[in-house]
Amino acid sequence: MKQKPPVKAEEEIKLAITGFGNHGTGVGKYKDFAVFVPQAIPGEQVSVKINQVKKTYATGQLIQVLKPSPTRVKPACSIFAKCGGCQLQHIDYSAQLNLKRQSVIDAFERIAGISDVIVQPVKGMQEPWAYRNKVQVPISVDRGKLIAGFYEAGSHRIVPLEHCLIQPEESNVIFHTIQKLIKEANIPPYNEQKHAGLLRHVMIRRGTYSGEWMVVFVVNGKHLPNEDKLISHLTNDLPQVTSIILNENRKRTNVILGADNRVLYGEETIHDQIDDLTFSISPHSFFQVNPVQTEILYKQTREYAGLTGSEVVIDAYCGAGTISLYLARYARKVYGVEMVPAAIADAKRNAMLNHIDQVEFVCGKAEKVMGKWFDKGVEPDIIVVDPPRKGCDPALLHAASKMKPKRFIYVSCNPATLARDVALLTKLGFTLQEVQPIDMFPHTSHIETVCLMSRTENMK
Ligand SMILES: C[S@@+](CC[C@H](N)C(=O)[O-])C[C@H]1O[C@@H](n2cnc3c(N)ncnc32)[C@H](O)[C@@H]1O
Repeated sequence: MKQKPPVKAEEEIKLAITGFGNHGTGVGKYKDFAVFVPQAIPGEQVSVKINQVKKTYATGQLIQVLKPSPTRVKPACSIFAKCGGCQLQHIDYSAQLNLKRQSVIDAFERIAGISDVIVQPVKGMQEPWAYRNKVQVPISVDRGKLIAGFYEAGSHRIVPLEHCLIQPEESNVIFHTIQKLIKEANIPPYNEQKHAGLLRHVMIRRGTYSGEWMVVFVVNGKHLPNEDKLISHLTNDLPQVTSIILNENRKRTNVILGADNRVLYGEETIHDQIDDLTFSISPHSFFQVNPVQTEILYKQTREYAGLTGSEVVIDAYCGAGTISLYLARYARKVYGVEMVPAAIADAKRNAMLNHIDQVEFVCGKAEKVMGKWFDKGVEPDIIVVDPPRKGCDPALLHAASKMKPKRFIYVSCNPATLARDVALLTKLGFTLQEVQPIDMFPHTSHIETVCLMSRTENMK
């Protein structure tokens, strides 16, 4: 018979924090019952007020740190305790990297039953601030007034954006100027509960190497009021903005961008550079958010691929073709697949921009296209996958195994789905060789991981 949880909501308890949970929370056991506490650190003794009690665990609010961890530091951001954007600013950066590495090791052990894998120390940043090249700011109403900022952790309440430290300073300046202009223009903010009002999000994207900036207004409608006047003020105040887009999103949804874009000013895309390659990026295309670490991530992928120039490579979930083109310079042929049409259009344009012709890009679901490539007799030496957080569809992993590549490289932003997929891949004939975590998202609980798998010898 299952025991009743030993805690109640609102109860205050003392807890020893012994683990690090998925979202960067501290975890302790209270009478053998797991309690998750944001902003508590493994090794600490804390007092906690219980918020929610579920069947198998509870969550609590940190009331007091009774015995602090030596890794505890003062968060640099004044709204860290409220804003849901960062989870780890209270932990010294090198300790963040150790905890993230351990979370990858734990995921392999707990989910895949793999305990003997080599997980390298995390490759972190020298300067772990001001790294994000993209910000998506929700707009809402608070007591009749427009409010813009970031969501509080686990809610859609907005904490006003003042000065975000993981964005470059210029991004903060651009955002505040836009906020002033949209307030002056009396643009009706979106009300999520009522699905009424106009302006839902402002997305700001930076081409780090080109210096170009894109601003996307996401609206529950077709136009902004006095559009021409707003654009004229915006481009006057912010000459670095080279692309202004209106994105129409009339759905009652959490998905930020709607399907349709209209260019209000300048170009449809901005440009950025990785290594010596130039990329054109449109609003709907995925592009890694940390340009410094992207170079490290792609270099690692290339190293694991061990390319000599004669290989055929598949890059599944290829976005704007960045990994495909990065690797194509060292391979005979690269096939890329991606389901967002705008990203594939970017990928094809990027191949031309960089004069790379040994690539073939297909728009479609990777799990379907891989099967078609197998039927057509495509024989990759190397398969690279870089799926979204939910990981790979099993159909893709089965098709990959039938193709018998020598190496399978898994780039992942979610250790849990990575471990789940690696467990299946080991059953399908691959052996996990090495794992390299890379910190693409300092001060948040997220960690990127590159894994090298090779075909298990003597398997049929
Ligand atoms: C993590 S991003 C990786 C993009 C690219 N490799 C890069 O480094 O910029 C994942 C990509 O997978 C795409 N995607 C998601 N599900 C997919 C599917 N079932 N088939 C193909 N692409 C998919 C997304 O649109 C996104 O571009």
